[in-house]
Amino acid sequence: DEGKVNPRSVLFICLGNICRSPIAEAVFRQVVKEKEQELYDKWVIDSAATADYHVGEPPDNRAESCLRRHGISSGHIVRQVVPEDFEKFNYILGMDHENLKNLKRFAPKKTACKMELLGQWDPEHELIIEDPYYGGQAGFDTVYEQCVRSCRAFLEAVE
Ligand SMILES: N#Cc1ccccc1-c1cc(NCCCN2CCCCC2)c2ccccc2n1
Repeated sequence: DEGKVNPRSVLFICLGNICRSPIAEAVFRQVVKEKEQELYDKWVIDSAATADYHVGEPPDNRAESCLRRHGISSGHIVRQVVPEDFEKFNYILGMDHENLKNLKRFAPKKTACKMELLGQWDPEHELIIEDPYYGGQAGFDTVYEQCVRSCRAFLEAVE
């Protein structure tokens, strides 16, 4: 029934949905697929922006090239968070505290959705996944490594 949220559903968010959250989404898809194909078919995985700066565009080319270097393609098109997301996703995972603050502006008064930092699952305890927008390729590689560590630990924790 439409009242229950699929426990295997996660929305990754960041400011523009062109750098961090598309990488997190693509990495998590890969992590779930690597674990088990049937499991992948049960998961609902997506990413979105808190801001509307780049709606309708593909991810930043630095994010795309980072993923490609690891054999992963994104295929995502930027969209902004909508109130329905809070009924659809069991988890909405942000990259920094500003993401979570901005996320809450879209949230209905009552929701069971868990709004948390993706980095809370990082075994190396790098809690914040910093915005690499004004930096170079190295910043994107750091985002990628943090996402791999955190997505692996998140899947183990919720499966
Ligand atoms: N804002 C900030 C900020 C602060 C610190 C570090 C990075 C950023 C930063 C800046 C961006 N676009 C430039 C400003 C956009 N304009 C702001 C005023 C309204 C019209 C649009 C980003 C775009 C996509 C993804 C991440 C971004 N991150």
